[in-house]
Amino acid sequence: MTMSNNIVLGENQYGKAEVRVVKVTRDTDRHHIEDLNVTSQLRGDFQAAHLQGDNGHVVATDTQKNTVYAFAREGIGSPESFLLRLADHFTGGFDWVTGGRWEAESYSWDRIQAHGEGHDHSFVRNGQEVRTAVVVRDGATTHVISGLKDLTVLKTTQSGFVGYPRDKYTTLPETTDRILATDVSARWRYNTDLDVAGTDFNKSYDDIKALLLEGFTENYSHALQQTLFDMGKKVLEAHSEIAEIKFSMPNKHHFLVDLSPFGLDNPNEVFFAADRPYGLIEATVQRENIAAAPVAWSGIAGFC
Ligand SMILES: O=c1[nH]c(=O)c2[nH]c(=O)[nH]c2[nH]1
Repeated sequence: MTMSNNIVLGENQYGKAEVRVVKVTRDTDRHHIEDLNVTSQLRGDFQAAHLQGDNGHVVATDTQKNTVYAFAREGIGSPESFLLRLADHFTGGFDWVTGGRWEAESYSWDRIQAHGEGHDHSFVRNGQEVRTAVVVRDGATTHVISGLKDLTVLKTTQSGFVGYPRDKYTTLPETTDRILATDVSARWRYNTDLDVAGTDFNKSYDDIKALLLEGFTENYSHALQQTLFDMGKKVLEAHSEIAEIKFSMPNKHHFLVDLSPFGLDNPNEVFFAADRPYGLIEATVQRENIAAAPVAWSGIAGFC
């Protein structure tokens, strides 16, 4: 093989990262709040900017940021629908923008309970999990991937780990009753022929989060791997509009403390919660024979 010395521009994208936008809807005294961190990146013909310093095609990152704020004036709705609006705007408005990647984290706020009811305009951050969304447009194809991260769950029994191979480095005792704890990170990809206008992404999100939590509780866990699969299977069984779901889940080990030096027994009651190292269990649960969508997943770190 001969190596060419011709240097050319490879894949590229650019935009504004982490635009923090908070939208308050105040049509009535009972306010609503939406809180997002949005990243917009454009793809297309940006050759001249990179090679000749000609910015004629470069929709400024500052303009992209302003567009996020301007679109928020009309309401956000759901992170996914907001990102899809941005995708339509940039690919529709500029001929040479043939695609891009729009990503958001969304933070949820609960009404503060005051005097027995949810306050009209005072909120407390719900720290349970962060909602995530990604829209990737590539010519005529649009991918939507929704997800969540840092959903911390734990069960105090109905989990064990036995039957693994033992070699000279194996010290872990088998157990049929341990704590199982993890921070769930999951991303689910919608079918590419999704009826976007007819999809209620907020409802879908609430339902999938509930299924993930239910899936965690339901069966005896022989390993976090099995529980992961149970959780993903539940989501795919209930949501035909989803092609696959990827997980990344740390196994947050809880070690039984030896209380015998103090003359005490420890019938699975006192644990040392280690923060590291942790097992890291990752897998995709998918419909059989689906076409892989590497374009959709590229840029999403920390999953396999
Ligand atoms: O659920 C588990 N899966 C593993 O792969 C593993 N490995 C280990 O040491 N403990 C556990 N637990």
